[in-house]
This record gives sequence, C-alpha cells and structure tokens, in this order.
Amino acid sequence: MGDTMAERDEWPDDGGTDLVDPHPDPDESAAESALRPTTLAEFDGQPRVSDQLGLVLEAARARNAVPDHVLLSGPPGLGKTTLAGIIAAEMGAPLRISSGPAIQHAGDLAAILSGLTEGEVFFLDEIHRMSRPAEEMLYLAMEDFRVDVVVGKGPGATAIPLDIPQFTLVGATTRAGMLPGPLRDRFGFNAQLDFYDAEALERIVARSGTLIGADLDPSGAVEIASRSRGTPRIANRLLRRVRDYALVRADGRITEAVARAALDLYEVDTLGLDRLDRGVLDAICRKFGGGPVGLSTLAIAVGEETETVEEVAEPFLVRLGFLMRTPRGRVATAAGWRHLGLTPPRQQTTTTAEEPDLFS
Ligand SMILES: Nc1ncnc2c1ncn2[C@@H]1O[C@H](COP(=O)(O)OP(=O)(O)OP(=O)(O)O)[C@@H](O)[C@H]1O
Repeated sequence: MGDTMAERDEWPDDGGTDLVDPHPDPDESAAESALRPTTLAEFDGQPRVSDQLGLVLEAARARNAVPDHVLLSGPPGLGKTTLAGIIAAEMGAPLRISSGPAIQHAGDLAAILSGLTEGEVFFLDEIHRMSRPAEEMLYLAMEDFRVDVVVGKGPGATAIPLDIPQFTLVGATTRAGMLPGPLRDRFGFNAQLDFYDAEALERIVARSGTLIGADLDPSGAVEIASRSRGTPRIANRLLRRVRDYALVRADGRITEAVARAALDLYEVDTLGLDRLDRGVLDAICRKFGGGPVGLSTLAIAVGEETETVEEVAEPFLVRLGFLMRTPRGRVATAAGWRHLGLTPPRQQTTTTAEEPDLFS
C-alpha cells in the first residue's frame, strides 16, 4: 500500500512475536479469546471508561434504542476488541468484526453494512486505515443508516439509496489524531484507553491465572504485572510463559521467586524492558557516549532494522523517560544510564527526571 512513516501506526503491527510486543500475535488469538472479560463489571482497570460506557449502554436500554456509535482509542493490547465484545454482550446484540485495511472498496463496506441485523454491533478495528471512498460511505451510514450504492460507471452512473438496519459502530484506533474530523464527530461516545496501573494488572493476572488453571501465588502476580508494561495483553502472555516455566523447572506453583527466575530467563527485566530495548539503550550509552546518535547508526550498532528500533524499542524507552528523540539524534537520559547500572556523564545528571513512572 506504500504507507509512509507518518501514515503508519505509532504502534505498528510487526507480527507480534516478541514477548513484550503489545501487538496481537495471530497464534495467540484462541488463548486471548479465552481470557477476555465478557461483561463491563469484569472489565477491570479502566474505571472512567467503564463508568461512562456503562451509562451510555444503560440509557440506550432504557430508551429501547441502539446505543450511540463508540470510538475507542489507545495503544494496542489495552482492551479495545474486548470492549467491543462487551458492548455487544451487554446489549444482547450480535457482533460483527472487520478492520480498516480489509475494507479497501466502498462496495466491501456496503456489503457488510447491508448484511447487518437490527441493533448489531459492528467493530471496525484500525478505522484510521480505511480507504477514502469507504470512509465517505461510512459517514452516511453512521448518520442516516443509509448507503448510496453506485450502479454503472462514468456519466451514466447512478446512486441508489439503500436503507440499512440501525447498528452501533465501535471504531478502534491507535491514532485518534489521524481520524478526519467529520468521522470523529459522528461518534456519540469517545473513550481513550490508558495504560493500566500495577494493581489493576495484578488483578487481571490473578483472574487470568484462575481461568488457565495456574497455581498462582499473589506475589507471583505482582512480579508478572510489574514487568508487563501497563498492558494486559503482555501480562497474559508473560503469565502463560511463567506458568510453563513453573511446570517444567519448579513444582508448578508461581511464586515471586519462580516468576522472577522465569522472566529473567526470558530476558524481560524488572521494568519490562527486553533484550532489544536494553541493547538500544546500551549502545547509546556505551558506544556513543549517551548520544546524540542518528537512528540508522544506532540500528546498525544493534544489528536491527531502523523500523524495528524506531517503532518497537523506542516508544517504550521514551515512555519510561530513558531516551529522548532530538533533532540531532537519540539521547540517553540520566534515568536510562542508571537503569543499566551506569553512571550518567556529568551534564546528564541534572537534565532528567528521576525514576520513571511506568504506567503513566
Ligand atoms: N480490562 C481487562 N481485563 C482483563 N483482560 C483484559 C482487559 N483488557 C484487555 N484484556 C486482555 O488483553 C488481551 C488483549 O485485549 P484486546 O485484544 O481487547 O486489546 P486491543 O486493544 O483490541 O488490542 P489491538 O488493538 O492490538 O487489537 C485479551 O486477551 C484480553 O482478554
């Protein structure tokens, strides 16, 4: 499709094979589905969104109406797909799932919309990646529950209006800023999902542990949660790996010590940095004196593609306050130096914040 960097996700889908990569991994979809909460009451960790959404759904039920269209935005792995399923379940409605990149022609969208049943929830993932003609068709569908089907070509083409059933669109995007204003305005409710705090992740890990039948000590859940980068998808993935370790290398019980040993083995450190994250930070500090160093030089130094460094490792390092992207190149902060157990150079010690806030 020839996406430019600017058009692509800040959290792009690179296949998601990495343990701490927040993107979905197709091989994990069955395991993920088994752990999805199915009611709003079960959806832990986003109290503001749960409260507001609960009100929207309750009001719709009271009015015996289809709920307003809902826009969910935020980084991958925080529960957008899960929430779409919850909205459908809470409304007792079927759920239809598609994604922006899958809808390249307006006709694809017309086919989906005209096949919906009354009240159906239509989840459209990566809505910012839909084609322009499909997007324009969606405006009309969202507002008037109508699509114009164009028949014929050239000057003789005619648009035949077609009524479609009332439905609720749940749009999901990692880039709310990339949505055109007219599309954003057509959503009645707009929810921004945030990274989860440690306590919420602990509860999620404990719940998932019960569901997968793991023998999980609360201290083990704390250890897993603290290395999960504020992201339930990563927490569940680490839990599965730690469960395996506990079965093979210990007596099956996931204690703090077992979780720690397992995650050390998988090279996920106490803040959730993996080998690539640490490699990038280490190269900036040790090979380039803390920077600034250009992205391509840095990528060569760690033996990775520039895209991988820029899109997979850097966002989390920036979020932790360990790395700065400056016009002159990448710079390690004092906190970054300290995380590696190194002493920051003198001019660095005063320039940066102290310990990072992992979950903000
Ligand atoms: N609040 C939550 N409580 C418990 N589990 C959660 C919660 N949010 C997400 N999860 C779990 O995290 C995993 C990923 O969630 P989900 O697929 O909904 O994320 P997403 O935001 O749609 O990600 P993407 O945008 O990459 O598709 C699922 O297994 C789900 O069960």
